[in-house]
Amino acid sequence: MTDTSNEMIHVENLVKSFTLHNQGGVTLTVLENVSFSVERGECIILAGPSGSGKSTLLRSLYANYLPQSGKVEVRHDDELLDLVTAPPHVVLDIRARTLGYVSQFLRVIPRVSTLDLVMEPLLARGMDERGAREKAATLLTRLRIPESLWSLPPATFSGGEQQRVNIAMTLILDYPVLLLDEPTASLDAENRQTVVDLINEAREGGAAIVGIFHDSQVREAVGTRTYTLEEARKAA
Ligand SMILES: Nc1ncnc2c1ncn2[C@@H]1O[C@H](COP(=O)(O)OP(=O)(O)OP(=O)(O)O)[C@@H](O)[C@H]1O
Repeated sequence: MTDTSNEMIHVENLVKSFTLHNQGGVTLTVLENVSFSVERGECIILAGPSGSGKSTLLRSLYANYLPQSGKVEVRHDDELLDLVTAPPHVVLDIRARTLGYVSQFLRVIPRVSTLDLVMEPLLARGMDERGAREKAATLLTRLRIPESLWSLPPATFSGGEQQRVNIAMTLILDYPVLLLDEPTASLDAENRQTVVDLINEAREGGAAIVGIFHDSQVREAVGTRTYTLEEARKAA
């Protein structure tokens, strides 16, 4: 039976700790019993003091970190799949088709041009070259990346330009679930507003979004709900 629920992310009793091997094997529990759900059309702001585990939680939602216990379920092909227990090929398929992640810093293949980087996800989904080029050009223009830079790899770009290329590489696809780690941190007011608009358009289009935003104006402009992480750090 197909589940028609709007729940896109279901996190249950998540526990994540780090063992510090160079500190005598001390174990630091950063996330404890974290539980929440995100529905289509919601943008959840992760809040909490510095060090409370916001980035750790976001990385766990992308399966970059393996939690000690708990569930991180994501709706993929209309079925909630648990990223904690999913085999690697399933995690990669969920990332390719369902789960978009904008990290704080751009990580790209060297020597590939900016336009090719932004077109690539569309080509991988079978879009024709011309359509992909047009769509990538439209998004890069909207994000104010000058056309003179499109043929260059972004390695030498400014911090704000790299951040905008990073955003374009993810928002070029309509991911059903988006994870955003401070996507506006290096941006000026005008570009920040453009990114706010893009996030709101994705949400209005039905995406379920979880994000960390240190700028309170951005939080107010994109957030529909806040999930606050308590300081759960315990050393054992
Ligand atoms: N890879 C790691 N190895 C060991 N400890 C880690 C690791 N990643 C995070 N931590 C620990 O987890 C704590 C929470 O870090 P995290 O980056 O998730 O916090 P945050 O809430 O995102 O902080 P900020 O708002 O300052 O970015 C850190 O203080 C750190 O001690």
